[in-house]
Amino acid sequence: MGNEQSSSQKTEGKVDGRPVTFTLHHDESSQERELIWQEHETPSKGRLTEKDIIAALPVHAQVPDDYSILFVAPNEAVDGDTKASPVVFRSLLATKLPLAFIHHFQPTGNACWQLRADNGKIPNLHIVVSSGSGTGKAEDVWIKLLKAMLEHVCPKADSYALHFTSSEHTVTELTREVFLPQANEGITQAIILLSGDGGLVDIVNALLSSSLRSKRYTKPNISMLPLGTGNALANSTGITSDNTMGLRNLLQGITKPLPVFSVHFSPGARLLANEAREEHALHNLNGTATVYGAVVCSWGLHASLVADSDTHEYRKHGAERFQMAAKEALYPSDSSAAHGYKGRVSFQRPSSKDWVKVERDTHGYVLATLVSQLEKGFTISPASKSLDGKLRLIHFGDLGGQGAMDLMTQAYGGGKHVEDKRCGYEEIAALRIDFDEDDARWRRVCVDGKIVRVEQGGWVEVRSGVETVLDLIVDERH
Ligand SMILES: Nc1ncnc2c1ncn2[C@@H]1O[C@H](COP(=O)(O)OP(=O)(O)OP(=O)(O)O)[C@@H](O)[C@H]1O
Repeated sequence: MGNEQSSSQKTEGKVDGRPVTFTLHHDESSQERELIWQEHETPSKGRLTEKDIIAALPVHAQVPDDYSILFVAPNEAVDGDTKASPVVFRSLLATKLPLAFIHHFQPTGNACWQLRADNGKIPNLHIVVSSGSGTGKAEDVWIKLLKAMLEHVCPKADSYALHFTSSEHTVTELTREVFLPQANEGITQAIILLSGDGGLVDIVNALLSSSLRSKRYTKPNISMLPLGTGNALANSTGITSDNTMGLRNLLQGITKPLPVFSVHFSPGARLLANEAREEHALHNLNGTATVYGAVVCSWGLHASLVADSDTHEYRKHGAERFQMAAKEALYPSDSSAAHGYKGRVSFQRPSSKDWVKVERDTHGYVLATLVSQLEKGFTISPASKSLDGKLRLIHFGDLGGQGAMDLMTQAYGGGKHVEDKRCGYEEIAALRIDFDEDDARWRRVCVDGKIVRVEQGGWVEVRSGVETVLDLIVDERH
């Protein structure tokens, strides 16, 4: 990584043609870099901090000293508009940058921007703008950030397909009609997804629910721009660790297989949609209702608060909605106690077929996950590493509102809840729940934000190790 021992490196160069002195500061403890330049002919100074920088790209082989620095700047037009992109795209032309800066910010050889030409073939590029995700910022982020960057990086690249969602079915239909047939024909596809976890999981389900994957099937690769509410995958893979809304990750990341789990339900289970006003049958895999997930499968407090907060009114509050719904679930406004969820929970440890029973009949929280964070700062599984494919179980009993709140607060404090004696935490291969609840409200299961209601006396089984059907683009230097 170049001359990183030097905490400060100077060069004489130019910014947009004006002579300057560059100074690169590198704080060894925080690993933050900052590029400062002092103009020679005016008193003006410039400054770029690491978190705002997308990449440094060489301009042309014939001008080896020239680099285009791509970065983001705050969007002055936000002014309380929850649909506005928080940042906008900017670039400048820099000549004779400090070498350590170039070494750090120039995408490496196997980074995905170049990977778009996989084995010499130019892949089909698709951009999916999920307008219903999060608080509705995706369209503005497309215009102010991604489109602006594409026009800068490859002005001739008009050969992408642009898709806007118009309903909750758009991504599934697009996958069935375009992504799957093309993948089956062996065509490499790069998909830039402006959505939360839901968009990605819709693609995973549509790909896996087809029995029609051919021998030539070629995994699409997906870059996520985190535009959802929780953005669990983006938070857990470092995509949100800078201010570039996933653009640095897009230019600097490499492909990694996306681990997936399957969730099988007893007959009669229904997917709830449209604020639970609609019910849909699930995909039938050899006679068993099945859903696939890449983030989380839960029952108890987590599933209830995701289900209860998935309304138009709650969604306006962004990620706050989860905490608002948690308060209502733990301290109900009718002064009743937090619910204890009745059922039998068992699990299989990795490389064992024996079912281990959780020794209690009433539960507060039962959650299996492949990721470390369910939303920014909510570290539900601190041992989980980015895309490690390990399913982990977090569970505790009916501790009452205050007990559950204590553990949740510890999860917001870096994941300390797993050290609390009241909380069970371990790697598993499978989880089974047999429900003993009469009221359907307490038989709701969450799979990556989707809610499935299980029939009375029914069960659910979660299994890790499903064949991976797509690659995620991840910058592993995070
Ligand atoms: N134009 C639209 N009209 C109706 N529904 C839409 C539209 N666009 C997207 N959706 C649906 O809205 C949901 C958004 O889910 P997504 O996960 O992307 O965002 P989120 O739920 O806010 O974030 P997260 O899952 O990260 O917490 C998906 O179910 C998607 O199908």
